[in-house]
Amino acid sequence: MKNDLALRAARGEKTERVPVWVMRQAGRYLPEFRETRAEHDFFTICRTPVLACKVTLQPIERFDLDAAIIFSDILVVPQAMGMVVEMLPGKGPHFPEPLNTPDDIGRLNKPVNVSQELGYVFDAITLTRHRLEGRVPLIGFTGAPWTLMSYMIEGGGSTTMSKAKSWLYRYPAESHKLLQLITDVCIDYLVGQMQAGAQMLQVFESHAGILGPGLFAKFSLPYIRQISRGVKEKLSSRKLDTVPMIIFAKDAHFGLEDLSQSGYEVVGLDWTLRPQHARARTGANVTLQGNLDPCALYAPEVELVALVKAMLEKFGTQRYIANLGHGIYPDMDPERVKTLIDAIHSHSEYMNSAK
Ligand SMILES: Cc1c2[nH]c(c1CCC(=O)O)Cc1[nH]c(c(CCC(=O)O)c1C)Cc1[nH]c(c(CCC(=O)O)c1C)Cc1[nH]c(c(C)c1CCC(=O)O)C2
Repeated sequence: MKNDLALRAARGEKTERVPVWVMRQAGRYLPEFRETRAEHDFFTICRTPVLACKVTLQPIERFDLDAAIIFSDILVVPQAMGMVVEMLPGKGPHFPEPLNTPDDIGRLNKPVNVSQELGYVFDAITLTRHRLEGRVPLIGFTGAPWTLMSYMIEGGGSTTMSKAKSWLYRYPAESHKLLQLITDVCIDYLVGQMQAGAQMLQVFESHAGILGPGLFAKFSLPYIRQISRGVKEKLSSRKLDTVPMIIFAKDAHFGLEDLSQSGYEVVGLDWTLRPQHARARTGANVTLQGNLDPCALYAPEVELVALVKAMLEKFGTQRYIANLGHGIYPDMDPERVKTLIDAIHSHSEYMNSAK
């Protein structure tokens, strides 16, 4: 491994500079991605290992990033469970036949043969590991059960998630049944990604905030915990080394203490959290990841550099992986990403040398 900074930071080992990667680093803000995308449908790219590998590497070739993340989508899991998901240009994901009532759970594939349904992701990971030649670690990922459940019921994006949340109040037992089915797939999926070559695994609970503390404690956190435990148990029963795991539960400020004790080495933070508070609330045993406002990249360059420096001063240089607080926006100037990455590296090296 030529650059294992991100892995060392995740394991709590010393780093000479702060590693950085960017959520959605492979995507539409890159002209080379838009070129590939003009020729192929979104899920065709996900399902074709050569294409998924190619777009995964695009940001690595352009920037001095410290990790790659496999190009895919969290919604490949509902697809594996038998649901149709389309990616509508300019609109985002669309499920033509969402789950309307608990009876619809019967339509889902059970059990899911993960290597059969998602083997294309494993192949893309193995190919990308080879093509990376140890330059940087490769991150695999999954959506967390509640976020996936909410898409499966809403059928697409929603500001209130009132359809999905209504299940939690009206059909709690059936909601748990669905969440458990999704959790079982997520565990096998992450283990498969790791066996295929993923060196770190991120779980995206993008819709955590809308739940509030009560529903979060009942319908999100237990499954997030089951996933870290389940993955680690399966790996150790197969005599495989475990890899660091990252939990990113967006807007779940109320759950930060619990998340830091949920079996993940790294806790991802959105930009609404103060770094020092997050440190105090999560303790010394987890690495933090985040949390620059993705919109900070619209600021003039000097201002962006100042914001990066302020962020580093607050997080400190150890047990820390720099990132945005959510995915990068499609209209971002790629030059700004270069400024971000270079500022993180140079200022954190300066901070370490000044000690
Ligand atoms: C909620 C969620 C989804 N997908 C994902 C999440 C969790 C992270 C988050 O909270 O944003 C995760 C995801 N989606 C994508 C990646 C690739 C890896 C990376 O570079 O980070 C990852 C890690 C590619 C993508 N996933 C999507 C695109 C753009 C689609 C296109 O090219 O037309 C990309 C590059 C589409 C997608 N996929 C999803 C939405 C809501 C959308 C539409 C919004 C948008 O258009 O950005 C579901």
